[in-house]
Amino acid sequence: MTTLLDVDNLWVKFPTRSGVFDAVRGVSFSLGRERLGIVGESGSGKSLTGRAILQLIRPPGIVEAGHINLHGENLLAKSAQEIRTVRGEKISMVMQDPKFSLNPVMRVGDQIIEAYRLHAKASKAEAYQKSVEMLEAVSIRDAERVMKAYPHEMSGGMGQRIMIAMMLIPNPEILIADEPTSALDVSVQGQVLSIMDKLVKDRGMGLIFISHDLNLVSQFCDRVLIMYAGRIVEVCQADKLHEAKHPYTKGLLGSLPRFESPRDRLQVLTRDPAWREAPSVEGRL
Ligand SMILES: Nc1ncnc2c1ncn2[C@@H]1O[C@H](COP(=O)(O)OP(=O)(O)OP(=O)(O)O)[C@@H](O)[C@H]1O
Repeated sequence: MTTLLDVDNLWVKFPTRSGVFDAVRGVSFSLGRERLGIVGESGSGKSLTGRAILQLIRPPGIVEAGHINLHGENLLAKSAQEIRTVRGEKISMVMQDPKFSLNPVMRVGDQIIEAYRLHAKASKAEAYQKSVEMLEAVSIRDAERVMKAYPHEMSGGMGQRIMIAMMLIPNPEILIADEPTSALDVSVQGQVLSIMDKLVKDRGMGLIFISHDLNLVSQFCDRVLIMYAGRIVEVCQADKLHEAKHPYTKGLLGSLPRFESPRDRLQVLTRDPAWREAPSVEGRL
């Protein structure tokens, strides 16, 4: 499989009064034209890993890595201006809650048109037409009405689909989706996932899907990186997640509630201090 992105020995550090806190500690992985899940409990470093790729870590946070190569070009060697272009054209990111990403006082259509015209020279009429097509591509049926609406008039699922539409305007090769469906109810979650799935297949995109939901990731992704305390503890084929070997992954799986075989008590997730110290596992293809 072609490697789109290669992350080598990534660290994210935060200086604090009591010393430097290493939130991500030397992770290495690559991404092809696949759906790569990153799972782990809260605080394991999933989001920071995604944000660091796009240099979205705010100071005083520090990002260090051997390289973060996109098609063999090191993103860490690029200027701020060049990184903005990468963010706009090559790698897009969708966050958990679309409400914080859309401008509340601007009509949805005007925001999409503005995003489109930032990337392509187009008249307003052309940009309008393209924007309607983008909304239709993410299964929004009454696109013309949605173009006139304000973000507060949208449901969560609709807002998330609009965000995905905006992120896809430049036709990125990589989409980083950070808990993109956790604010949505289950049926809308399914719709958003199937849209992303189609995009990966039709456009040959690479998707990094960050989630704390192991069941969802095992069904939706191709490969999974399991993170604990800023490191990768295990890498699995998603459909083989139930055969995971690391006690942390087993513990995460064991602590999930199950409808088909309900238990009186859920397994408590115990953590061995030795796991923190074990070197990060490589998540390369
Ligand atoms: N700006 C910051 N300053 C200091 N520590 C931070 C900062 N941002 C994140 N952290 C810490 O880094 C660790 C990893 O954070 P991260 O957001 O990547 O976790 P996560 O695995 O995505 O968890 P969640 O599922 O809760 O979002 C956490 O312990 C968090 O408290």
